Amino acid sequence: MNKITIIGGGNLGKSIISGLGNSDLFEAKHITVVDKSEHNLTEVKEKLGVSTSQHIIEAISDVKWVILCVQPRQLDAVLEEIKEELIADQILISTVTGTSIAEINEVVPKNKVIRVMPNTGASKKLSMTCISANEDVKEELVFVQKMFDTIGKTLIIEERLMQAATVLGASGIAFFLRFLRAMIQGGIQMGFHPHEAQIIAVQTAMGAATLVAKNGTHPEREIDKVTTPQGCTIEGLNEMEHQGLSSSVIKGVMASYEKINTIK
Ligand SMILES: NC(=O)C1=CN([C@@H]2O[C@H](COP(=O)(O)OP(=O)(O)OC[C@H]3O[C@@H](n4cnc5c(N)ncnc54)[C@H](OP(=O)(O)O)[C@@H]3O)[C@@H](O)[C@H]2O)C=CC1
Ligand SMILES: O=C(O)[C@@H]1CCC=N1
Repeated sequence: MNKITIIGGGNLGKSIISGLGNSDLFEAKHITVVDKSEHNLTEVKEKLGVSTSQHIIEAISDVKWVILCVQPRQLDAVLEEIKEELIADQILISTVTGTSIAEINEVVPKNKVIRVMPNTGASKKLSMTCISANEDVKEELVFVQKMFDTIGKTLIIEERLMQAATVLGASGIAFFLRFLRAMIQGGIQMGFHPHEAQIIAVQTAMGAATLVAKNGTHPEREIDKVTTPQGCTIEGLNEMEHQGLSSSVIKGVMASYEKINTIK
């Protein structure tokens, strides 16, 4: 029987569960969420009908898959708690930022570990999930990819790129949303009510991303289709570049990447 336990029902855990709970890979009753917070557990139980527990050992006792979804500083305590209880054919799936497969295997050497880096788009089945595993984890990798395919798009990557994947794909949600907020603020300054500016900016962002996704074109090709010579678009774009838009985004991405290498 395919059962899964998620340790940590916080921001990301909830997003994954709400996606997985609606997939046909697991029945809701075979998904268990463990969290310290009663409030988080009540929320996932009521909204998604999954099982919940505050006891890690009890919750992992007869499951094949265990997703680790706690903050990096909380991981050591969780691994220490479960290490004697895990049996060898249980598979650990870690979403934890900055901790390598080898570091997890130092504590739990018998278990196969797969690293995944989803994002909060998972709750709307729009996650981008990068996945990596060691060479000897083939069959399980296929299933885990299938699992995350149910909540968005997946890409198998080398583990050395996991930190970059975290910045681009997971933190990326926040980066795009900050740009979206700025567009909304511009819309309000031009005269729209905030909710109107939000409708326009959100739909436009979805249109822009979908053009690139469906046409397979480079963003600049789609930009060329919008920029009328001597028109208002190129005027706005050039001013944004004079103010350092591309440069500040790339610098922000690199600052995030430098920080991630210090997280533990
Ligand atoms: N949020 C995101 O968009 C993304 C996050 N990640 C990574 O995923 C992981 C989870 O992030 P996120 O969901 O944001 O973090 P949260 O803090 O929102 O969630 C973690 C949850 O785990 C609970 N928890 C911690 N220790 C235990 C324990 N021993 N037993 C039971 N429950 C426990 C926490 O409870 P309490 O608060 O009481 O400690 C909290 O509710 C992190 O490693 C993060 O770096 C990766 C990609 C995207
Ligand atoms: O901010 C963080 O450190 C985590 C990793 C990616 C999203 N949240």
